[in-house]
Amino acid sequence: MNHGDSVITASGLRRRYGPAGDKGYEAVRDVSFDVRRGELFALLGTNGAGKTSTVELLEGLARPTGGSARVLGHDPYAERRAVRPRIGMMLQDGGFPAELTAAETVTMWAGCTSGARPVDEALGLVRLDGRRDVRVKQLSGGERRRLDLALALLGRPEVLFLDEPTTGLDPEARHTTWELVRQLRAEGTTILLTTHYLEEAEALADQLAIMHRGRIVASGTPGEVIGAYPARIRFAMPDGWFVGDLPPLGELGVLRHEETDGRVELQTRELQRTLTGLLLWARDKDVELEGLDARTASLEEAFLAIAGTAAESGRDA
Ligand SMILES: Nc1ncnc2c1ncn2[C@@H]1O[C@H](COP(=O)(O)OP(=O)(O)OP(=O)(O)O)[C@@H](O)[C@H]1O
Repeated sequence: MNHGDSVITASGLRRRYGPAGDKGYEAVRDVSFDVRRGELFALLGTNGAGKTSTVELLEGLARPTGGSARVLGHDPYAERRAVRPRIGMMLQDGGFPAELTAAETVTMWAGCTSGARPVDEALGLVRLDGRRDVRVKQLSGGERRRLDLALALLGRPEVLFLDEPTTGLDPEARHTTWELVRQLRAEGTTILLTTHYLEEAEALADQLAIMHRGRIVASGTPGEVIGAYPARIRFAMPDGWFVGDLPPLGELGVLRHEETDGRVELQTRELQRTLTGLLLWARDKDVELEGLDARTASLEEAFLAIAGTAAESGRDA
């Protein structure tokens, strides 16, 4: 695998709906990122942030109003014929004929796909083999989502676009889908995923970007994005002791502290140093820190902080 090899590139992408000026709306505003071969890139954001609008530009379903998109070295809109056979797309709403069975739907799709997987293999990948003869209209929402994924995988694509692939899936089906996505990535498939499930991005993504009002407001590996936010230590102050009795908090690396009804929360970027100082103090004083809980920030906390900050500063819609 050559990591210098960019398979998907968004450069200053813009997408406007409607006319220029106040009557139109620019849903994608100067979005740039690269996805390298074999990487899984997750695009996150609040509702209406512009994720689907961006992904559709990369899928070649619409022409950008500014900037450029490249997929496998081609313009996905102007050079659709070169790109389409090598990509798989799972849209937010597949819109299948309701009367066909799952197997008939895959068979129909296979007719327009070169080098298609056998129908039962495609259904087996998404664990729908037991539902092959059920009509689409009788499948549950989650089963339809999985049928959609089977169709996206049918042509063994090099690049896979997954727009909210696990929305509506129960926890077991979600984890099964994660395993499948991991397997595809291990086989070298490059994957661009949008999701509202932050634990999904945390579990799967090599790189991610958080969008807000059409712009990328944070990006990096999950660890880098999370690492920009402080870890937290919580505990109850022992009876008869006060925060002022602790060693100077600044010397322990504490950035902020709060105390409510005897429960203390310390924020730090140096979790180990702060925690060690605190535990040494407790041992020295022979006291117990009840309810002690120390954790790094989660992607969810980072996301909420980013979305909150962006909402306050981004009144430019
Ligand atoms: N065809 C359209 N015409 C006008 N505005 C549109 C159109 N499609 C999307 N929009 C607007 O563009 C913005 C971005 O929409 P988009 O669907 O890309 O967001 P998203 O991040 O995928 O949202 P969600 O998480 O809710 O799926 C929204 O404000 C939406 O209302």
